[in-house]
Amino acid sequence: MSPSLVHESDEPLSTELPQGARYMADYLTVKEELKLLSLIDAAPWLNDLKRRVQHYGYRYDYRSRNIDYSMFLGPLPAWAAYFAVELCKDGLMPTIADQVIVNEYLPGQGIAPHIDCTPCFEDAIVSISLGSSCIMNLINAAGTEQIDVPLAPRSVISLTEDSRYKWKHGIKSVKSDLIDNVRVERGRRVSLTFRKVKL
Ligand SMILES: O=C(O)CCC(=O)C(=O)O
Ligand SMILES: [Fe+2]
Repeated sequence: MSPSLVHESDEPLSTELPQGARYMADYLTVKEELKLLSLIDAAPWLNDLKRRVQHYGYRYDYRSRNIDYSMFLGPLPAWAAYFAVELCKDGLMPTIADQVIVNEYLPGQGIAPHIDCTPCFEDAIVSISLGSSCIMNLINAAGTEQIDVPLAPRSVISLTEDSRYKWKHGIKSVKSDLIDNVRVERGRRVSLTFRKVKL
């Protein structure tokens, strides 16, 4: 990963995001995206969910929704440690992340709407997209409002404050998305979600 990479500027979205959410297109270069995918695919995947995942820094238990020192796996791998610092420098995370979950979504796979565990993780939840695009659905607590955010490959979305605590986020288990009135087939998407553990 080149330390000299230049992050692109924010690209305007057609939808207004909830308070505390920020989206940036072209956060990664194509070269970085491919390098990350090859490093990730060289590492072992966990198969305990409907989709494949990799946990770094701390293991996260989806059932107990709990994290403690016993779940420490070791320091982040170099690629994750590098981006944890970059996200902080770029103002997308207030502190350097110490936990990263890699999610793989094949066409038809998604993640149910949820709020990331509040006792486990600090405020900012930051997700980088590799591979395919998808639509992320942001749904307010009352369930009365939904904002659909197209996540492009190489983009980053940061959820803080209201968007992290008062809105759920999820990805529908579908094989295509309607993006700007165009039906876009999903390919394989790999996301990197950076968090700071609360201990
Ligand atoms: O795939 C994503 O971008 C989001 C993943 C997510 O919400 C999570 O792992 O909690
Ligand atoms: Fe999440």
